[in-house]
Amino acid sequence: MKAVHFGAGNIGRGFIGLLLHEAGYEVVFADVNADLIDAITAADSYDVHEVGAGGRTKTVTGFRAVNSAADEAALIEEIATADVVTTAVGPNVLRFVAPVIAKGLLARSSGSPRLAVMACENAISATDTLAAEIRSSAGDSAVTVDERAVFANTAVDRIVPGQDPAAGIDVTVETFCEWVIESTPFGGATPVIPGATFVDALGPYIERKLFTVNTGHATAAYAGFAAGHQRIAEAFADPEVRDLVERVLRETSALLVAKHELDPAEQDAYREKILARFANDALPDTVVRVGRQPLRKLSRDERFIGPASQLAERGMLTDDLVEAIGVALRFDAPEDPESVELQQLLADLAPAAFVERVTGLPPEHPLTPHLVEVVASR
Ligand SMILES: NC(=O)C1=CN([C@@H]2O[C@H](COP(=O)(O)OP(=O)(O)OC[C@H]3O[C@@H](n4cnc5c(N)ncnc54)[C@H](O)[C@@H]3O)[C@@H](O)[C@H]2O)C=CC1
Ligand SMILES: O=P(O)(O)OC[C@H]1O[C@](O)(CO)[C@@H](O)[C@@H]1O
Repeated sequence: MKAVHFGAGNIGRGFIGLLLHEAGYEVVFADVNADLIDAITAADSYDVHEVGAGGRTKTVTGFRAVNSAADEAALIEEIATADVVTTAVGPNVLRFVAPVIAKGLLARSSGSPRLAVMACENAISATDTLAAEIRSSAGDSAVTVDERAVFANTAVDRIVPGQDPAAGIDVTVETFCEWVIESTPFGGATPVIPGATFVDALGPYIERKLFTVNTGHATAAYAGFAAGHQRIAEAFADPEVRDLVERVLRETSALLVAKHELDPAEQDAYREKILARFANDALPDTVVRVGRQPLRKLSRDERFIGPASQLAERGMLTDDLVEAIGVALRFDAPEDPESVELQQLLADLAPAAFVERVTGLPPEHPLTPHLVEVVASR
């Protein structure tokens, strides 16, 4: 069995590549970073170091690498003969990997089994987004794409911090990981990936994950940044930061319980487990990494505006989420292009125009006046 995985970064090597390897797949990493591809090609194995209680080191072997910017023909051939294609490139990059996946699908022999395509990104329905880009790239052959591929959405959860350059291609990760994949598109013939969980309906899982883990983590990052902390564990040890994170997650939990009819006690336990993960002092994670790309994180369906808008539509409380959004506006990290753009937009636009442009919410939405107020008063 062969898997082609786009994005040989933190999640690629430290999570999805590892689980595919453990499932018995030969993994072909595709990436645009030539130095990384050379390093992977030169290695026979790499280690994934799990840190924190019960952490172990796992070794990945049986992989190859293709430079997707330089060797499209080789990549098309790999996709044409693969069983699985996964991505962990970032939600905004999916449109750039779609054309070569379309070409690989069209190059498959018509008798081949259908290719399982799964985007492993922090975004709702990321595989649907990728599939739409692949169909659009295939043009008149879009029907053939759907005959030859099965598209399944996924939710991925493992904190993988930025890596020490001296570690080569080894990766340090937390012990926890969860890969949830929707099963219905496979019609009963799901790929065999023991480390993944297949579920009929992914909606509750991805919203629970994004609106708990990611909302909480990003709140810790932005509040930590505003308070002058550099590391996430250090920020989370600050009582004021932790208090805001806990308040915000009580609001998102109220939404998740109401919307998905989750058991409140189970959601409380899930939230507590996640708070303990943020406190993991063995993870060398920074507020700048976790806060990266603030414009993506403040967009319409993402971890802040997604839950806050739904709460407001239900007439439920949003005060703590709005406070966290206000704190996010203070994220000013020159090394992050979206942070620079965020600060420029704040300087250039009136509060109402800023809210509409960044969050995508129309003026008449019940959340909008609260956001305009927080932008105006910052
Ligand atoms: N790091 C984490 O803790 C988690 C990250 N995620 C999600 O996983 C995805 C990847 O995140 P990370 O691994 O942290 O990022 P990363 O920056 O470590 O890795 C992304 C990789 O994609 C490569 N890439 C960029 N453009 C490409 C292209 N056109 N074709 C092929 N490769 C390309 C980059 O060179 C890089 O190696 C994101 O969607 C993120 O939200 C999800 C859960 C946890
Ligand atoms: O690109 P993003 O959305 O910041 O992804 C990284 C995030 O994913 C998570 O690791 C959770 O799985 C976050 O806690 C982390 O900050």
